[in-house]
Amino acid sequence: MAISLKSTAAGLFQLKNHNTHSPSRFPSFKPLVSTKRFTPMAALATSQTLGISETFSKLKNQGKVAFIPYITAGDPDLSTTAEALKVLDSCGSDIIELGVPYSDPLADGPVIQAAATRSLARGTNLNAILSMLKEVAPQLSCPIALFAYYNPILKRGVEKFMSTIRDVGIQGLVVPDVPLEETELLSREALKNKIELVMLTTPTTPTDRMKAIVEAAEGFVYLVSSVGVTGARASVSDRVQTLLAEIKEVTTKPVAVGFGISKPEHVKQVAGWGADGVIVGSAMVKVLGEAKSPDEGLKALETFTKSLKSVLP
Ligand SMILES: O=P(O)(O)OC[C@@H](O)[C@@H](O)c1c[nH]c2ccccc12
Repeated sequence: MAISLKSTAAGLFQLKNHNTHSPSRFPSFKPLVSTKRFTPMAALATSQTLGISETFSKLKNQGKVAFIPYITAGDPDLSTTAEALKVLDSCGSDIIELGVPYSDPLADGPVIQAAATRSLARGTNLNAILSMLKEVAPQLSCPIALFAYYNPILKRGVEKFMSTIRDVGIQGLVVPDVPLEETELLSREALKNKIELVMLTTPTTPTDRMKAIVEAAEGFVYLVSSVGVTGARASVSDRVQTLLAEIKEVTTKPVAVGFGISKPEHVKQVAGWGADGVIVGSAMVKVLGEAKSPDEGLKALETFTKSLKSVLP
């Protein structure tokens, strides 16, 4: 699908070269039989899981900042993703962003692209991800925001997509490449199914457009910290502090910052600037996906998550 980049809600994602994948096999999800050590403290029913905005309200009342990790589904395989969700949950993640791998990920940097490539090469598809979630989401205490590009959603049909993700226990949705002008249908169907549709704004989004994005956002406003694609950066631009203040002038909705955050120092800094949530993607994906084995990846993910979470109030 050709996307007018100028008109995306974020408005700045750059096209890159990418490989297209045609998975030759579509295995269905098989739960891991081995590790039971990451079972969350309480296996809560989905009905008890708070929504995304409710989660932010609860944290705000406690003077806390949300920790929001992102991982790519199916990397290195879906059984490991299931375990990773449990690890992230039991280490105190407040919301988990789960990415649906896509062959044309225009906003993703090399680390997440490579994860999507590995995942697709193994034959991960949306149905397998959803059946994994149907089993795992009820065992988590934190809500899940699904992260999907628009094309696979359109392919399935927006209505059907929303009701299906709701049925498996997903609370939120992030679609990075949908133009604000085209979110009406998505928003309507999301609302019908009690899915909170997160919107993105970036450092180059004009103020009027930022206001419209903030107005339309549900769950939280995703402030993209820097221009370009996802991926760890040496430091977080201090413009984020000004951008946060600008957004907070026009809304009381929670604002979470993502892009380039990979170290405890970054997390602490962004929280100190007044963000309601901090999103870490590529660094998580790297720790999990580039380990020698799934088990080592899960262990490393646990240690890394704890180190990031520990610096937050
Ligand atoms: O990877 P980073 O730099 O930590 O950024 C978060 C990010 O990965 C996640 O939210 C994300 C994954 N793919 C995206 C595409 C667009 C915007 C955001 C994202």
